[in-house]
Amino acid sequence: MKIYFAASIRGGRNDVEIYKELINYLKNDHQVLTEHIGDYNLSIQGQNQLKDSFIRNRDIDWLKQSDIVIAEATNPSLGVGYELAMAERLNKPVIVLHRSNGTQLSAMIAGTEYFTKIFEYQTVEEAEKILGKELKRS
Ligand SMILES: O=c1[nH]c(=O)n([C@H]2C[C@H](O)[C@@H](COP(=O)(O)O)O2)cc1CO
Repeated sequence: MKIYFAASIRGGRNDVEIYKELINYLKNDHQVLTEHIGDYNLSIQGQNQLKDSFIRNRDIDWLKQSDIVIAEATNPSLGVGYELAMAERLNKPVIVLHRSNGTQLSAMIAGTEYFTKIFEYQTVEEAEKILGKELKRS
């Protein structure tokens, strides 16, 4: 499957290690279109060698091509929120992962009926198990 993995960039890179592990896990059986999100060298400035309009249009094209959108939404990010709304508009299947470690998921995501697959997790292993199970189903 083609997966659009969404996670924070300019919203903060504290969880980059988790993004990288999840992307590597997904890559075992699937194609991840947005591998750069797990790149340690990608800073909070994002891909600032590219124009913002290029990034936005490229990502929307990838989102359209994808079979499913998987968002790690613990670290709040405007971009991820936008991508999730776009996934809803395009009727894409969506999985939202959120670590239950203090932050609270935005009501605009948790309170949207379209997002039926929101999972709280604590460890990366737990998140991988959730993804493994869910991706077998879709
Ligand atoms: O450089 C970038 N490259 C890129 O692909 N994005 C996309 C993918 C991410 O899922 C999302 C992150 O948004 P934000 O930067 O607002 O945290 O936006 C965002 C940026 C920078 O905003």
